[in-house]
Amino acid sequence: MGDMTIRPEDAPVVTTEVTETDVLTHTPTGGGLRDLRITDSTLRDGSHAMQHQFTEEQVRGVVHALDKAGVEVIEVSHGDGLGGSSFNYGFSKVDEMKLIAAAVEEATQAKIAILMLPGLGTVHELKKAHAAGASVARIATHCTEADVSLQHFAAARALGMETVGFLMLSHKASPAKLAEQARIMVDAGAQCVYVVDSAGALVLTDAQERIQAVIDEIGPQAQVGFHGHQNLSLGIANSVLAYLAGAKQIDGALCALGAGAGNSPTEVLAATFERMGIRTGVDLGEVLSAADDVVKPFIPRLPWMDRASITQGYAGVYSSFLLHAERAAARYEVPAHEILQKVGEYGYVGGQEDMIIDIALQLAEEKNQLVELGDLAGMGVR
Ligand SMILES: CC[C@H](O)CC(=O)C(=O)O
Ligand SMILES: [Mn+2]
Repeated sequence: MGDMTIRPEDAPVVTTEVTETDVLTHTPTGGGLRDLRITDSTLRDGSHAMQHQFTEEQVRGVVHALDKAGVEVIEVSHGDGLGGSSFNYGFSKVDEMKLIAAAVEEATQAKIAILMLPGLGTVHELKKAHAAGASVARIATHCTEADVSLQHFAAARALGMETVGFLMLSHKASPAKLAEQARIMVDAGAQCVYVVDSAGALVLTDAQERIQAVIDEIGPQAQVGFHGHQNLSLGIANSVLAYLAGAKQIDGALCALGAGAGNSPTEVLAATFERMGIRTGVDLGEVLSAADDVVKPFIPRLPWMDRASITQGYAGVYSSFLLHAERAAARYEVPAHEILQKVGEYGYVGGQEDMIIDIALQLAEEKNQLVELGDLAGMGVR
């Protein structure tokens, strides 16, 4: 973080209110007013499911289709955010700055967003992403650590970027705690704060109460958003409840392409909200084509609710741990769901991916001991 010149005390206290008019006046495809904004994260959260192997051609195809469908914000970054390409998280096939620049070039109306986790991504990378044309900075912290994001919000605002805060693993904090953390982000410069259900563990009223508490704290000064995962199949239902509670920004990913059992599918969000008479500005036919014709053909494995990802929702485990656990499971011959259950018991959070190997080794050791005991019992030794 050598070039960071903006200190926490420099972070602006934002007083600009985001009004109902701000939300309702942007009309991406000239299709009229809208009630909420959908941000598509196929090219960022979906990077986890793609093992960070997106090609430039895939990025261009997805951006072209989403842009045509009227999706207003498209997130492009390594799955773990700017700077995520590393041994711990997995190396990207193509440099994310190149992918961001390609996305910017392809979009005619959509804004390109980036995600960054302070510490993993630095202000240096934020500036590079901005120079490549990204205009929305989504800054993510663990749900109780908003204070690590102050200088990043200040830097993003100084660059003239739109800012969004991401409170990850939100099920681990009470509604009151989340509201307190959202306040920290807004005072630092966030124009919207998301309740992020990283583990897909929030069950209906859990999501609604958290959204409500955050709105009570920061509305109308800033907007509130919701980012869901499908581990318990509740991404869409939680998104609808979040909207009904007052959320104005909702995340999705085409074909649910995202970590764990995936994100709330963008095309299902569009269909559900349209059926409810809630205006998203998204053309349903176009977004359905984007999912079916553009994304589905290149997905190596559709995200799904299987034993391992359901365990993530049930035990409250970070969705992006799924493929790490599956790899460790194959290597040490132990079940992925058992690894994930232990991760939940130990309460590991993002950044502790390396502990997955420890757990796999521990389970393998326990298994070997049981086999040895079984062998001894078979020989009549007790
Ligand atoms: C590692 C970042 C993470 O994938 C952000 C996110 O989408 C989440 O917490 O759900
Ligand atoms: Mn996510």
